[in-house]
Amino acid sequence: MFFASDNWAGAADPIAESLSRHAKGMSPAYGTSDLDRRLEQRFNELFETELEVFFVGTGTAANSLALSAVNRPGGFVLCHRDAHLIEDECGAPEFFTSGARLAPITGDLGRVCPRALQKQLRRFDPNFVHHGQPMAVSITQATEVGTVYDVDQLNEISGIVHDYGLPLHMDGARFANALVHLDLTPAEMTWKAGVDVLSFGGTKNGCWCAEAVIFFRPELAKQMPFIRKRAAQLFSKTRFIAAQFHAYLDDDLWLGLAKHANEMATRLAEGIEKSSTGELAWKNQTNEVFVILPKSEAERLQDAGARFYPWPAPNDPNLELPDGHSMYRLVTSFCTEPGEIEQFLKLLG
Ligand SMILES: Cc1ncc(COP(=O)(O)O)c(C=O)c1O
Ligand SMILES: C[C@H](O)[C@H](N)C(=O)O
Repeated sequence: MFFASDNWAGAADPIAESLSRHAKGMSPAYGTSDLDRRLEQRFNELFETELEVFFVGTGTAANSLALSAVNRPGGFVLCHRDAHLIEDECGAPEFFTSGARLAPITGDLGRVCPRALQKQLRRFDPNFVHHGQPMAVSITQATEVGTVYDVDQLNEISGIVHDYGLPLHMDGARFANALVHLDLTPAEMTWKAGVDVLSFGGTKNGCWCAEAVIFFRPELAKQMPFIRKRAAQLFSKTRFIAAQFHAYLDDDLWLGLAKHANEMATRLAEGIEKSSTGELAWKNQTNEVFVILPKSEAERLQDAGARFYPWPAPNDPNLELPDGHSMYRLVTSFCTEPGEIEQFLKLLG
């Protein structure tokens, strides 16, 4: 019963097989192999547009280097107050941008509130040098609390961002989970909705270690080859990231893996709703389920072998935690088995 994180899941079989298949023989290094070239073309086709794509090893690297590419002196990135950028990247975005700051924006259930974003942007006076200047807005899709922005919400945010002449970055560590939930095409959920730079994640959805930074405005990518190399994220054997993504995208494997993860989460959430012990903090939209449990119950489940962690309850005014209760995040993945869900729900009672 492993629900701690989809980062715990291994690699899907076709991806592991592709890795070992491409391990043989010699091949040009540092992203110059035929396999790399073919994959770059594959991403252009997948997103139905001319783009620049750079492979890196972690989601934190993808986010930090994407923001470095659009950085400005004294720059601010505006992002949700619970964004992974702020909460879980250990200062990497600030470090790799040589000191850009992260301006937290409120918003319910992990989504940036457009009004709050506009209010914060209005604070920046281009003639008042002391504050610095905004350099990007970053949103997470699916968000850190498993919710998603629909197309209207994406367009509303990107409209505000572009009114200020800024690029919109999307942290897509769980891009596939959001895409299948919304049943959109990759283009509809990104550049057609105003996204300029995307961290496209594969690691949490069946890849071993595969992330891509995608620029839908190629002019923003001019410095990226040097930014990536300076950050020690240019793998000599980039073909191994390419090999993973080839299998990942082949026959829409990536969509099937994400669909399974989301379906398992929905099955878990429906069981929790019927239980007498747990209460859903909010309905899951992707592969992350947030549940309010008595702490004693959580300990009993963990003692019985269920792996999951407490999750800091967002400062959501509508969310009251009863005494002795806490909020927990349960994450499913491409390899979550239905039996695990049944076992957990039986234990929950
Ligand atoms: C929303 C989100 N963004 C970015 C990351 C960073 O990925 P990594 O841990 O590979 O650096 C994570 C990690 O799981 C994440 O949950
Ligand atoms: C929280 C941790 O940093 C990781 N991003 C995860 O989602 O498990």
